[in-house]
Amino acid sequence: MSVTTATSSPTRTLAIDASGLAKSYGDKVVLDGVDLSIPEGTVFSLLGPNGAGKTTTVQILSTLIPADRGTARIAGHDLADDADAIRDVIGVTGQFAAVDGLLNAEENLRLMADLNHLSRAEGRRRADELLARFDLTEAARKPVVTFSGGMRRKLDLAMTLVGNPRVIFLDEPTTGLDPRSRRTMWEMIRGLVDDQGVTIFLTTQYLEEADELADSIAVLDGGRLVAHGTAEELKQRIPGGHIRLQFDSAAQLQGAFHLFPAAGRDDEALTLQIPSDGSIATLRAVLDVLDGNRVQARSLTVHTPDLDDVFLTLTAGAGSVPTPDVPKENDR
Ligand SMILES: Nc1ncnc2c1ncn2[C@@H]1O[C@H](COP(=O)(O)OP(=O)(O)OP(=O)(O)O)[C@@H](O)[C@H]1O
Repeated sequence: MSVTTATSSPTRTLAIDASGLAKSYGDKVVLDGVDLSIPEGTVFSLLGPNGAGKTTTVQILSTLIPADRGTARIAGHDLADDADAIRDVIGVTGQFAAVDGLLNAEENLRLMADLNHLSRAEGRRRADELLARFDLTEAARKPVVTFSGGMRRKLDLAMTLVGNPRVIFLDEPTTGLDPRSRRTMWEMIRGLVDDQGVTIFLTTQYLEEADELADSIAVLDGGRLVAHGTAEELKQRIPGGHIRLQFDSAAQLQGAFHLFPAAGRDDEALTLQIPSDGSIATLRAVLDVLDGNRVQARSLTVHTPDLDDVFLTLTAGAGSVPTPDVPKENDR
């Protein structure tokens, strides 16, 4: 399966354009033909269970390890021919922290500025600017060993930004952070994309994170991409969505139940749950049936499955994608 993200358009430049990436370790096939097309200035999230090959994909695209097969261009540079140019325009942060615990935050940033060949003055200016942006100015002179997990992650991201990367790989950037620190990181990541047009390639085990941040999501399982789309599109692809009708009386509920025999009913709550893909066409069909039979409902709510449902469904089997369970014409 190839991925062209939902926000892409034919004229939009691709930050990452990969085709047929494959990687094995001995007999173990880790990636088995992965295609990616990620437009500039978007957040792309790669999801997958443990061992699916997410980190391997990041390592290949960020030039750390070679692919066995396949091609890729990052910010227009060819992965096979121009790895140095790619390293100049990317940043990688995440599971391993580049931060030196014995230095303070400011020293870490200055060191990174040196590695990026910035002048002393420019390095100092960049370090100050990043400390301020990441709310670390007060802590700038404290040794990093005294930092909380959230502060370390912020510094790690700040260090990645010293070199002004256009494409940033974030490998599980918020693993282990408390909910508040995670939200702060999300705001920072989103800010990079919205304010500076940076492209983010994000791997995460937190589906909520992909839901919150990603313009498009792909699910990797068994070395292949088994689904892609926006969070909403993925949620609509799996069963579990339903339309919930609330009634004022048992008589109304009974009347409606005759019209939707496939629905689940709750006599106590006076509700019906009709399986649905959440589309407007399905919603309209349900309302038409109610109107046509003069059955009144007090309220209607549409429930789509969350990303957890999607993830579990898509990665449970051999990558098959079930078709949604929508009411058919003859359900009417
Ligand atoms: N250097 C290596 N030698 C042998 N096997 C490896 C090596 N690197 C990765 N693997 C294997 O490749 C598979 C994919 O690993 P990878 O780290 O890419 O998965 P992942 O999706 O990032 O998993 P996680 O969510 O647990 O980080 C795993 O089975 C792993 O054991």
